[in-house]
Amino acid sequence: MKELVLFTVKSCVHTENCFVPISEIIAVEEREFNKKQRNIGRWQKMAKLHAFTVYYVKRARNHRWRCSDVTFWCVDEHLCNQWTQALKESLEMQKSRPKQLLVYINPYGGKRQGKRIYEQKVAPLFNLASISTDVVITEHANHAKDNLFEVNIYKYDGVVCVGGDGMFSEVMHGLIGRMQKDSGIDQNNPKASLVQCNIRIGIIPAGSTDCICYSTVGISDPVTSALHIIVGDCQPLDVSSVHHNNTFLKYSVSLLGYGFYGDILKDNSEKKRWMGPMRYDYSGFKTFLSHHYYEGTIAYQPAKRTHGSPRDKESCRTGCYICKKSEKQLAEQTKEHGLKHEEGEEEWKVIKGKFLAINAVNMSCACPRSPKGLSPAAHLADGSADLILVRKCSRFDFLRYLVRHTNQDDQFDFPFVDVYRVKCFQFTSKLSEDNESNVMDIGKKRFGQFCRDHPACCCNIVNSTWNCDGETLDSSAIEVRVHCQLMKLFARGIEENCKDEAACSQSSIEQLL
Ligand SMILES: CCCCCCCCCCCCC/C=C/[C@@H](O)[C@H](COP(=O)(O)O)NC(=O)CCCCCCCCCCCCCCC
Ligand SMILES: Nc1ncnc2c1ncn2[C@@H]1O[C@H](COP(=O)(O)OP(=O)(O)O)[C@@H](O)[C@H]1O
Ligand SMILES: [Ca+2]
Repeated sequence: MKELVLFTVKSCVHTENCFVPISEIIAVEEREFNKKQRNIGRWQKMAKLHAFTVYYVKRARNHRWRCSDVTFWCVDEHLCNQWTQALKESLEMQKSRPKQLLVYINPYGGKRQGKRIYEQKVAPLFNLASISTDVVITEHANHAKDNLFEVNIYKYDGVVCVGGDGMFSEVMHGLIGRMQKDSGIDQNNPKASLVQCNIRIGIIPAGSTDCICYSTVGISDPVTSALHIIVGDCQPLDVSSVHHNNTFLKYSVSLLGYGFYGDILKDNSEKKRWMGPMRYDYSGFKTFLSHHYYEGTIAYQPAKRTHGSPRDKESCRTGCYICKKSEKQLAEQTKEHGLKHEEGEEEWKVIKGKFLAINAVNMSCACPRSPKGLSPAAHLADGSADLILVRKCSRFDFLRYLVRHTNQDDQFDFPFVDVYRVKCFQFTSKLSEDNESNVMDIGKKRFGQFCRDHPACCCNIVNSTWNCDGETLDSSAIEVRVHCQLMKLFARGIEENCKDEAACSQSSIEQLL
């Protein structure tokens, strides 16, 4: 044993420190050496060499994780075996690690690289970590979602989706929907207490926006995400349910946007998919120029039990205490009320107005286009959403607002922007508040027609649509409720940047035995 420790220390001096917590070891492999290696340099006097390689997570720049390795050599076969055995046993004890995964690949997402990314970057790492997989390459939209209602999901430790936010949304709908079906819960009831989904989802980013991956890991990088899956990370996530007239429409985890982001998506028909991720910039530019605003009413219940505010300077990070507090509250609530949801007759606030954008976000929505996101202080798992109201303003002011998503300035510091932390809200457009016959008449007219009284005023006599995690909703009048920590991801939230890599580790290989 001593001998090996000595070698380790030597390697520390000559190469680099190698302190790795067991939780960040990917795999341990015995190594064999051919005759040539045995007879070179200072090893030539030794009769036979035994060695093992430890593959581990190495932190690189900007929250990237990479697979690195270090090989330990020794002459004593028994000692070498003892080490490998001990390390393998320690890995076996990491109970949160997945052993069997169900993988869905969208071959048409983003730049159409999903299959290649999985085969070249992810599958070899899963193999190394001895994770067995069942892989489904989707053939059409909703393939993954429908499949999740058919397969025996309970034999898997997790489901992996290779694609963008739309693909993640599909898998999430499949899993949450399946859980409710198996528990006899009616998703059409907006007040139903939904059953938490404990089968974690892993996202291998291969889409256009990849906001869910970026906001939960800190980077859109397939290798980093694969490593978070392998080490068995777990990040709970709030999910919003969206209903219309007691009919379930969709769940949302990232952006639920009316007006600007709804119109971007509407313009962004499947015909533009050939443009890849660029299609959003093109449609974004067009939508910005059209500058439509929409009239409507929002009623919301403030999130009184959560501890933060959307104007906080601190963001949600790994081990976030605000999300931990919500987790505790949720556990207490479930204990006290069983599965019954505590509705509470809290006050509703009502806001009427003309809006360029209404955005409700369950997370920051950070993505490569906007590294701090739509609401930089939003929390992944606090049981609330941030409701951002951008009122009618000039094109120039709206541009200033947009630009602040890309720099350090506060995007909420404008008189025409309001932000609230909410647990539920309802929206009705002015149009649907008007009488039915009127709505029918207008409905027959072409989308995009301007107000007849003021042709140049940019107010639109038709509704916008809701963009729900990249999917268009059929109804503009909606009822939204945040379900605290309804599902879990293979992630750990964004880690605080730590300059000293060694300081990030909690224990060392040497301390093991
Ligand atoms: C002037 C530059 C302004 C840049 C403002 C960037 C704000 C970006 C915030 C993005 C939030 C994204 C939230 C996530 C949404 C996704 O769920 C969802 C689905 O993703 P998927 O296709 O990967 O499945 N993605 C989307 O709905 C796409 C949102 C796209 C936002 C692009 C916005 C570009 C705006 C460009 C405006 C240009 C004005 C130029 C004026 C001279
Ligand atoms: N094989 C397929 N063919 C066509 N559409 C698919 C397929 N697999 C998944 N989809 C759908 O494609 C949509 C977009 O996928 P996504 O992976 O999010 O890419 P992007 O980020 O480029 O939008 C998803 O809503 C999903 O339902
Ligand atoms: Ca939240």
